[in-house]
Amino acid sequence: MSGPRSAKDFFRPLAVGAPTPLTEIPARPSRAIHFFDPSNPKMAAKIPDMVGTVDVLLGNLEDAIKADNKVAAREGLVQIARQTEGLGGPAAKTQLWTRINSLDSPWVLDDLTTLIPAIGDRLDVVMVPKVQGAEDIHYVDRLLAQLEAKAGLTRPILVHAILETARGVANVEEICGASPRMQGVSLGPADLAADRRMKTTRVGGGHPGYLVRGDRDVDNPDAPRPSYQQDLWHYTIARMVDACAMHGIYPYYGPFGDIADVVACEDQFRNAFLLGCVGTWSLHPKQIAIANRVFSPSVEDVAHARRVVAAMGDGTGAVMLDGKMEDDASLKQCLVMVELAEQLAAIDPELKKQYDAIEVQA
Ligand SMILES: CC(C)(COP(=O)(O)OP(=O)(O)OC[C@H]1O[C@@H](n2cnc3c(N)ncnc32)[C@H](O)[C@@H]1OP(=O)(O)O)[C@@H](O)C(=O)NCCC(=O)NCCSC(=O)C[C@](C)(O)C(=O)O
Ligand SMILES: [Mg+2]
Repeated sequence: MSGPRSAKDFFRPLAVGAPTPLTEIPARPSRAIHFFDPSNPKMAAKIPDMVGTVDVLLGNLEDAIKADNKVAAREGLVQIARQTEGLGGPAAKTQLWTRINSLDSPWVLDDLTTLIPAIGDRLDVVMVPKVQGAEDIHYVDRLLAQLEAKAGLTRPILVHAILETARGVANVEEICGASPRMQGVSLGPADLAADRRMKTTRVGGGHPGYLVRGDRDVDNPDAPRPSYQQDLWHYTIARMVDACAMHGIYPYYGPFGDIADVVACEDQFRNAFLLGCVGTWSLHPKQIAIANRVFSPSVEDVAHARRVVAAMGDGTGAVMLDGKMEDDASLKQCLVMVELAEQLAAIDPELKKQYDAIEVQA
């Protein structure tokens, strides 16, 4: 519990008649959060066919939407949410999220006061950019409660913060615990790089200059020396993962701007997956398949995890499998994999077929 509310009030609605906050954030699959510009007719036309092929469709209202198109994007999102079957709401396979404009912009109030009455029953998560501290979440929290009460909504809309300022990173733990609405956090590497005065101009991903070099050979000073590129985002992602895990919410990577470089995109996504993230963003249709592949445990990993679960019986003690020690703690690691596979199999028939075909070896 953090923020100005006392423990006993933390799970009380912030407006009379607003839905009761959830005590646990549902683990809905969200491997790819696919961004689209609702004011772009070509993109909007593609949305109905994308439903069911991607876990989350996000109507973006903030950066990447031209100032002249802010109203058209907001209105376009309302139309899409109303007209698209199977998009958004608790039973939908594809969730509907939006990214509202930043809290210091002239557009954000109209974003919320338009979207919640019009499509609040379909909107699953509101992504808030450039969150600096718990006070930003408290502002959105109260406003959402007032709008939900006025609209007669029965299910609370969840909130997702983007980590894209140095102050936001410094406050990430209090941001994650600022409201029972907090669903998760994503990395915003472009704004964050600018705010920190990092010297990369890329939208996410590595940089060839950020490396570790192999030792100098004193006997052969001119010999070529290997170098290994490092992950510029490792510290921030790891910190975000800890803050989210501590508060029972979900961490996500974010954008990978080099759309043409599908190899490095997959590597960056996989680093985030291995560190604990549950998903990432997709900016272009071709990044969806990459995200779905990376954020679904491999058949080999699930097979191994199930084998450990079977071998561990009541879950205590230690056993040897293929020369490796397995015990209570490694069983927990395997249960993370098995539970994720079950959640994904429930919504992805192709994955279910692959996971069901696994035969657990003794
Ligand atoms: C990169 C762009 C300009 C290339 O767009 P393009 O049209 O040049 O690409 P294309 O390869 O020619 O597109 C092929 C087809 O796919 C369509 N298409 C293309 N993209 C999408 C899409 N997302 N959803 C649905 N459809 C899409 C496109 O309209 C076209 O349709 P067509 O075949 O009928 O001509 C375009 O993909 C795009 O605008 N993507 C979204 C960008 C975005 O949302 N950026 C903001 C998030 S990142 C960010 O904000 C940073 C952060 C976190 O804040 C921080 O780090 O600080
Ligand atoms: Mg940004």
